[in-house]
Amino acid sequence: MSAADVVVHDGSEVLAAAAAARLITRLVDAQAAHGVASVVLTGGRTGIGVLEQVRASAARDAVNWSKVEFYWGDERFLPDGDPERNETQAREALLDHVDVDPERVHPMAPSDGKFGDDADAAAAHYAEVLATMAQHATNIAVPRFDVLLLGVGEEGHTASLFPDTPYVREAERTVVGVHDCPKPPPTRISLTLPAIRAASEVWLMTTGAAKAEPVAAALGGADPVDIPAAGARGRDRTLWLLDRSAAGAIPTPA
Ligand SMILES: O=C1O[C@H](COP(=O)(O)O)[C@@H](O)[C@H](O)[C@H]1O
Repeated sequence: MSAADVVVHDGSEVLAAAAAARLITRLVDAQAAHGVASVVLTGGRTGIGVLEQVRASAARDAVNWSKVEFYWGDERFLPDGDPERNETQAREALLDHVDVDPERVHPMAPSDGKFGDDADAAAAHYAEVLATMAQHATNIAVPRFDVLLLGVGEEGHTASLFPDTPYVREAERTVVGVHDCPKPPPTRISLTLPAIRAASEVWLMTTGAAKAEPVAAALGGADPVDIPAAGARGRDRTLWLLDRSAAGAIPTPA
C-alpha cells in the first residue's frame, strides 16, 4: 500500500480552487485514457465548495461533461430535492450548470422514491447499480472509479461511515444503509471501505481546526474503526488535501 500524499493549502478558498483544478485535470486525463471518466462525489462544505469552484473555473469545459459517470460516496436519506441531500447540493453547485448525460448521473435513492423509507433496500439497489457498471477491473463489484472524493468529519467519519459502527466494519457489501448516525440526518446510504478502496485515486479533502485531530490520527495510522477516514485509500493514490488549520496537528518530521 503506497503512503498517502499530503498537500496543505493556506486556506479553504485556495484549497477548493486548487482541488477543482486538480479534479478537472484528473477527469481530462481519464477521458484521454478511457474515453469516459468516472468520479464519486462527496457532500459537505469542502466537497461542495470544490464543485462550485469547478463550475467557476475557466478550464471547466476542458472536460467533456457528457462523458463523465457521476456516483456518490454517500447520501443523506431524505426526500428527493431536499436541500440537505448531497445530490441536491451537487446539482446546484455543478451538475445543473454543465452538459452532463442524465444516463451517466447515478444518485443514491431518496427516502420518498421507489424504496420508500427503506434505506437498506435503497442501499442494496445502489450496490446492484454499481455491479452492473462494474468492468471487473478489480475483484469487487464496482465500476472503475478514476477519482473518489471524500470529506472528513470532526469525529473522523468519512462518507457516512462513523466510528465504531457495523458499517465501518463492513467487509463484504459495497453499499450499506446507515442508521442512528450521530450527525443528522440519522439515516443515510454509504459506500463501504471495500468499495472506497476499489477507486484508483481517493482524495480526502477537509478544512478547519476542528478536523485537525482526526486528520492527524488518520495519517498516524489510527484504526479505521476508531477513525474511518484512516481506512480510506486508493489503489493507485491516496491524497489528502488540507488547509493549514486541518493540518495543524500533523507531527512535523524531526
Ligand atoms: O455529513 C457529511 O459530512 C461529511 C463531511 O462534511 P464537512 O462539511 O465537514 O466537509 C461529508 O463528506 C459527507 O459527504 C456528508 O454526508
